[in-house]
Order: sequence, then structure tokens, then C-alpha cells
Amino acid sequence: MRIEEAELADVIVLIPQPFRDERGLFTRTFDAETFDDHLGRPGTAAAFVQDSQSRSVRGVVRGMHGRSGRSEAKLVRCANGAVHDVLIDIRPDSPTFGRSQAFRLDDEEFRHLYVPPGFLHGFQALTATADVCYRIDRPHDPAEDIGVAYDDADLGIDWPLPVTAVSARDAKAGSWRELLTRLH
Ligand SMILES: Cc1cn([C@H]2C[C@H](O)[C@@H](COP(=O)(O)OP(=O)(O)O[C@H]3O[C@@H](C)C(=O)[C@@H](O)[C@H]3O)O2)c(=O)[nH]c1=O
Repeated sequence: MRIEEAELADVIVLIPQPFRDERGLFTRTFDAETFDDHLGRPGTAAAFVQDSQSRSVRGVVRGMHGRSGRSEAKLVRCANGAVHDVLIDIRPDSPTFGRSQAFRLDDEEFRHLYVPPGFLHGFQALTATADVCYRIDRPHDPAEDIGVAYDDADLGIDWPLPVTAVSARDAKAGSWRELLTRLH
């Protein structure tokens, strides 16, 4: 498993090496020792306490979601299909504050993102169905959900496909400007 630094500070991309043969493939999707060694923080991998999976149909957008308080660290990968995944750094002290970066996550390369606390995250499903798997380092608490509209004009996220569906929560999410007033 290789590890690359993303453009956004502290985000890393874990890149596995799938083994393919006539049966299909085998891939390690995560290696705690490699991950902890890269971060230089033993025990970080062991902190992931909840694993979740969502399935989305083509064109669906989920996002942009974050978490208030201590926020949460997240590992994100696409186990089936492909998604256009977007991160926004909302840490006021970060050198990449306010910047976004997009990644293709799919079931060919199995790129796996490590997203530290303090980011907004969202994605669009690019295939008939796309399964996204998450691991988070704190139990989910809906009271700490924060969000920004996926189509916020100031963010200007370039979703590759027409948006076919979003959740009721995402449809009424606030603006990036509104969130900025709460971050400073
Ligand atoms: C996110 C989450 C939701 N749920 C529940 C709440 C709700 O009843 C149902 C569906 O939740 P949502 O509509 O919020 O799911 P969704 O819109 O897919 O939310 C996810 O979006 C992506 C972009 C992320 O980054 C994730 O962290 C998460 O916020 O699942 C959990 O039990 N645990 C969780 O960790």
C-alpha cells in the first residue's frame, strides 16, 4: 500500500495494490501499521470505532457534510462503482483553509482517503450504484451534523453529472457564507 499526500493539508490517499486473477481480485483496503507509521501517531488506526456504508444511484449527491465540536476523522473508500468525492478544508488555522479538492474513488484502484477532523465531505455517484464505506473515530451524533449546500454558488463545486437526488437535509443545507461566520 502506497501513501500519497493530497493537496489539502493533512489529507492522505492510501493506494492499495489489488491482486487480480481469473477469479477476480483481492485487495487490502487498509493497513494500520503503514497508516500509523506514515502519520507518526501510533494508535490512530485503532481509534476508528464505527464502520458504515451507503449505496447511491447514479447522479445522487450526498454532502457537503461536516461535524461540529471536535469534529471527526474519517476513512472513505468506494467499494462498488465510482464516485466523484469532494473535500473542503474548514480549519481556520490551516494553510489550505477554504480550499477544496476532488478525488475519484472507485472499485478499480480502491483509493482510500484519510480525512482528518475539520473538513466538509461529499460525493456524487458516477455509476448505476456506488457503495461508499466510511470509518469514523467517534460515534455518530446527528446533533453535531453541519452542512453546506452542495450547489452553493461561492463554493462552485463542479459536479460531473446532473444531480438526480439529494436528501431532505441536504436540500435545505445552509450556505458557505453562513458557515464562515460560525467558524471565525
Ligand atoms: C452518517 C450516519 C447516519 N446514520 C443514520 C442517520 C439517518 O437515519 C441515516 C441516513 O443518514 P444521512 O442521510 O445523514 O446519510 P448521508 O447523507 O449518507 O451522510 C453521510 O454523507 C457523507 C457525505 C459523509 O461524509 C458521511 O459522514 C455522512 O454524513 O443513517 C447513522 O446511524 N450513522 C452515521 O454515521
